[in-house]
Amino acid sequence: MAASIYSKGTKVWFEDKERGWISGEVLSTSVHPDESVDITFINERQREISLRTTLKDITNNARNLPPLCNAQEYEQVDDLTHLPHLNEPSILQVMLNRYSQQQLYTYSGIVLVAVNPFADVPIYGQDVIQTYAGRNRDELRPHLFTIAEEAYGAMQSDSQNQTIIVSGESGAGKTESAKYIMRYMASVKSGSIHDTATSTSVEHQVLATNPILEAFGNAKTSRNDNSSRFGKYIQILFDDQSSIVGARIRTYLLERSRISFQQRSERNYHIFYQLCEGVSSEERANFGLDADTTGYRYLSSSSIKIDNVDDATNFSATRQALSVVGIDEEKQLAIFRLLAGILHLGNIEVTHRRDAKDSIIDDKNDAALQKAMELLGIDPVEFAKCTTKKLIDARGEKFSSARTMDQAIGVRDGVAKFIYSSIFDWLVLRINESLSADEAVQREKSFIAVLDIYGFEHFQTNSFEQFCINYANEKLQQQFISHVFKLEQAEYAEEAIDWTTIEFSDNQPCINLIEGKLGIIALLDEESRLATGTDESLIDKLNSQLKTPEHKPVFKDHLHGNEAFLVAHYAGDVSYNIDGFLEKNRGTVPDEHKFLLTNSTNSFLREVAEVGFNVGVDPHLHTAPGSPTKLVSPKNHVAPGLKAVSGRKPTQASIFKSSLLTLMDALQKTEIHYIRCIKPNESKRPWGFDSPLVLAQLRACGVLETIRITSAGYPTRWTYEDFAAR
Ligand SMILES: Nc1ncnc2c1ncn2[C@@H]1O[C@H](COP(=O)(O)OP(=O)(O)OP(=O)(O)O)[C@@H](O)[C@H]1O
Repeated sequence: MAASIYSKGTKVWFEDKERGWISGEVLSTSVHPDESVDITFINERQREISLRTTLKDITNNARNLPPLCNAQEYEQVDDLTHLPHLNEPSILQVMLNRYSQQQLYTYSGIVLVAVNPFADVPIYGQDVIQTYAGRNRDELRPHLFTIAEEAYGAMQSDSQNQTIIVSGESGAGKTESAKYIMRYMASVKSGSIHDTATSTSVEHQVLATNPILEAFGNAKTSRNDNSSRFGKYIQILFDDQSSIVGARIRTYLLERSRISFQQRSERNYHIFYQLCEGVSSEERANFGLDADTTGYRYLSSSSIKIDNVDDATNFSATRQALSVVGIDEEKQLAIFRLLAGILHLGNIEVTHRRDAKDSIIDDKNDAALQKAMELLGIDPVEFAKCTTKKLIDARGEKFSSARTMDQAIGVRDGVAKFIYSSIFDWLVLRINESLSADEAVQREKSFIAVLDIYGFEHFQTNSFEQFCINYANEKLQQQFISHVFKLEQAEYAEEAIDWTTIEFSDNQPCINLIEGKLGIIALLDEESRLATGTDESLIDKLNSQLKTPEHKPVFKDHLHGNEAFLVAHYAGDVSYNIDGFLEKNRGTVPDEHKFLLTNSTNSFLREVAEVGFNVGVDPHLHTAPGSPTKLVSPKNHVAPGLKAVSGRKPTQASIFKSSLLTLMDALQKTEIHYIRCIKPNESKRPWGFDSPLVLAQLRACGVLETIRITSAGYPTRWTYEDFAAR
């Protein structure tokens, strides 16, 4: 009986370096009296392969046997879990077949897998939205709108809050998908959305958040011309008639390092280029701005233009969107003034004395210093002094010591990063004030949220940002797997099947390593708070305290000496270069600069700086999504998860950890839908499908793990009808 599984003519799969998998077929099978079995195959490349196995291994579907192909009728199934033989190559084949028929979407049980076409596809218009409205999953082809409709329907029928988690690697299509879902929500009820720039309908305001966040939070990277450099959780608020009444936004970890440095072929945040290209001549003169961005140190990367993107036109769109969410022209000018100030700040020349390492800034003749400080409302002499000299308070006695040139440059850039990220936080706060004002909150009955969060990242060099991103992915993966597992358990329980033997990879050890009491974040924070702390002392600390039997499977340093540490994540091992960890984690400015910013004559800078200094301290900047957001006095409040130690500045990692814990908590209270975006090729080629790349992403985003769990219970899933027919 078992041998018949591999009888002559049976189609199978073989691993292939180039294409991931190729097909093959059984040529002959002979069963021996000792229950050993010899099977000969021929693969697609006409190579014969012989294999000796046993009847027992065949019965147990052992790993050394080539996976079985599915019959032809399954080659384009809508749902991968309907495949009789649930294995990697069959899944990949279905994805490829569907994609080549321009079918971007496929279910994998509860997950919608979305493959980026890198081409315009006419499947998101108003007509398509109306086709999907009110219909359920079985009636139409898989689509983003099926998931949006499921969430909308569930919110209406169960009165429960919903979350759609959109994940995937950079350039996979998360932000585009999130935008289509938001458009769906905005127009499914009204039948249309008003596209006029002046419309102030709530739906229009909600959609206007996209161009704003993209202008200030997106940049061209080597992987994506419009890459979101932050994570976001947007709740669309509905009243008891299921009409939109507002929105609430949470953002996570804006990448700050980009302000002062970009890799070749990458850019700074879009808004800087929009500003330089798009301002009026009067504003240009006021801000001392040059249209030629190559003159700014912070913008002088090699790639200034993005194909098919007009920065000046986008600047008008950004301004309009700001007006739509209630940020008036005066405030807009105040924002642009600070942005121009940042650009001039970057051009301040820091040199050093010929005979010593002490840094110098020419506080009389440096034109960039004068202009930057004029725009920021700070005394240039004071700024130069505080930047080149450090004030030391030793037991009440104050004296100053010179900073080296590199240290002074670090402080200058730190101030620029701080101001920029504070503007970003201020914008989010103001958008929330306007879109989740008291009236909206009073009418709010439930919400549908979209979580557009960075996928797992593993580059040649990985730093603090990748560490935080991968930590977030560990948490989301854990949530996802336990969700899938619970659903499976429920199904088995219903059919009275024993599920206790099903195993799944539990990533709790990795999470403990990162966020545990004496884990990486705790040690990183401890070192960041020491005046003497350096990246070197941090890695020594990690190595001496984390090399314990408990962490051994997930914390590995051996190959990387004192430059990096290695974490075994669920999606693969990642080595993190320690360089810059402490500076990025501290993420604030020296006390002297804090004083200058909070005493600036530019009242808007003071307002923005207050927001920046209170992130992670003011609970209203990090409350649970679901509670109203207000700009209130910070005083003595500490966000959940942050230690209430007076005088301690919350670090970037602890702010991130706290906001992540709050997010996980909020997710738990909602019904969750999953969309996994896949980037099918690295070169953004329309309709290009690189199988090994897709396979790696299906693995990293948990789709294959889910299928493994699913098939551990029922290795094949035939309906009675199909089984009887066969
Ligand atoms: N559904 C789609 N139809 C057509 N093109 C798409 C679609 N989704 C994504 N794209 C293309 O892929 C590009 C990258 O998509 P997107 O910015 O949404 O990726 P992302 O996953 O959000 O990346 P990042 O993490 O870097 O922000 C888009 O600018 C667009 O050109």
